[in-house]
Amino acid sequence: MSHGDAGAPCVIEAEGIRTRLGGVWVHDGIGFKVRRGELVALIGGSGSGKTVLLNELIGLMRPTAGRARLLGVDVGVADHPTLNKLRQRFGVLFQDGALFSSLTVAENVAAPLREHTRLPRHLVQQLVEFRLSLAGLPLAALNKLPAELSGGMRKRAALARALALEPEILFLDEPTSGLDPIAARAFDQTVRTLCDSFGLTVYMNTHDLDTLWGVVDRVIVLSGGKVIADGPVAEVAKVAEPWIQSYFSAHVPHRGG
Ligand SMILES: Nc1ncnc2c1ncn2[C@@H]1O[C@H](COP(=O)(O)OP(=O)(O)OP(=O)(O)O)[C@@H](O)[C@H]1O
Repeated sequence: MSHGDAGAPCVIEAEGIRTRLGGVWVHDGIGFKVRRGELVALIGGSGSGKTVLLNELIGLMRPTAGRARLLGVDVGVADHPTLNKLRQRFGVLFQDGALFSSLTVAENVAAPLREHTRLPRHLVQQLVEFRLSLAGLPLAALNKLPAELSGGMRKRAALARALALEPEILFLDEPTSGLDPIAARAFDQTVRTLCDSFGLTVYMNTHDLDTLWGVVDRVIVLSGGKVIADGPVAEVAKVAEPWIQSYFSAHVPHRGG
């Protein structure tokens, strides 16, 4: 497993992020950096603000204070054309997959290519097939509607779409939730392979301890609106903090994890 190159440039930077929602401070000064090629997981209890933070990092929400910088761009102050260009450099797999239900898998994966490139039809088709294979889906899924796929296959179709424009960063919001353990581990391995093969940077929100022990380089723990631990999983699991201890005691790592 790669553990990120200490000399690699930072591609995600959160700096002093504070977020007030519904009269409550969800984030109270969050800071961290993610280097190119790292596979990083953000963990924290339900409602700790993981999804809100992801939305802030990709420019869908604005923090009340502080800065989110993505590939060197301050997403909070960037203008529309800059954000549009930036959006072509990262892919997102939202919690529910968010595929277009009336489009086939092929049409879903092709959508970003049609929107952002002028590639001829036959090249789009080839790229769609390649992305589908990278995401671990059989080509037989190409002409199926999302509703005709299993949950695991839908996640992979959404992954293929997130990979459509060959992103530098992939954001995943709880990618293995709702998958059976075998499908979840296979999905983890697909993501790890993408990191190792293409130097893709992956930032994921997760509750899945097997993902942490199995494929992640670094874990960031969010609690009480702050980062309370940040490091390799074996080190974070030893941090003497009540939430961390109860979280990790729920799980015995599998061999080799
Ligand atoms: N648009 C919004 N307006 C007001 N409050 C919000 C909004 N979006 C999120 N919140 C609140 O912010 C807090 C953090 O929510 P968030 O969805 O980021 O948590 P999470 O860590 O991703 O949780 P989970 O693990 O359950 O997905 C919650 O208390 C939520 O109710």
